Amino acid sequence: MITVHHLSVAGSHNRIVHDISFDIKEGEWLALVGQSGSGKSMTASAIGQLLPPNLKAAGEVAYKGKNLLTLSASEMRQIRGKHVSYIFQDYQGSFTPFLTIGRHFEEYQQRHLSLPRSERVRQAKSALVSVGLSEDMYTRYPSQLSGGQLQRVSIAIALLLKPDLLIADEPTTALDSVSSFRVLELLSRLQKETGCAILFITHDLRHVKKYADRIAVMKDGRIIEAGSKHEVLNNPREAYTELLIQSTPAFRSQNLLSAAGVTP
Ligand SMILES: Nc1ncnc2c1ncn2[C@@H]1O[C@H](COP(=O)(O)OP(=O)(O)OP(=O)(O)O)[C@@H](O)[C@H]1O
Repeated sequence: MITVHHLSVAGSHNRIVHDISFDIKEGEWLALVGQSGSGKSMTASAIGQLLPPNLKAAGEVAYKGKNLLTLSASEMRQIRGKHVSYIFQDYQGSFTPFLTIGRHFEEYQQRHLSLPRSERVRQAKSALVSVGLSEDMYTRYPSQLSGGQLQRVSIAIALLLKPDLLIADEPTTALDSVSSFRVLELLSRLQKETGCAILFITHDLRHVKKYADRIAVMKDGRIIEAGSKHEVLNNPREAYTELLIQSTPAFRSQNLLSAAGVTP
């Protein structure tokens, strides 16, 4: 559905992403994992032309016969939000404090849809309900919602137009464990309902194990290993992947148990 081909990201003095290739199939959940600084976020940002201005992407991001990297800013705005959507770790930064939640929906709706106002309000309220929030959040301000609630609103907005791909860049890192669990369960349910693919960027292999279909492992700006979740987690080829697995406490104990012949 989206094919990333020989993607590189560089600044004037440094290369951050080195000639990586991968694809994201329709409706699949692909996890991009790797240590902090390995280039996951810059890869995700490059797909939607959201890189910081001092960085440039080269290569190809093929989607529906187009290379997203070569689209003009206005062409890309039509794709972003409608076909490819983002949610970020910094959900606070995605909201403007003096605009109500309803106004945030409006911005999306006015850019991509031509619906009468009453229909826009109805659609937004029903999206709020679909992520487990009440309709009256529509008139609230971001500061009146908790972190978990705001991230749910981000998801509702990101999925409003039923994109083909949702890029979720560490969406639960800033949330407590109960809110993280709810947000991921919600994403998993909405993925099944809408059929969208998810590019999921995370440090947390426990989440990968539970939700992802495939995994790509990044190290120093390169994808060093990729495969199905079971291949990569059960039989890692690379020592670095093994290290990532061993540094996840829940996995370490499980691996020790299975090494001892104990099946959970
Ligand atoms: N605007 C920028 N200019 C130059 N270098 C940058 C810029 N933004 C990020 N970098 C560098 O690019 C590298 C990759 O960063 P990136 O945010 O993609 O890593 P990451 O794997 O997503 O890490 P994390 O898991 O901590 O978010 C880092 O070394 C970072 O310092």
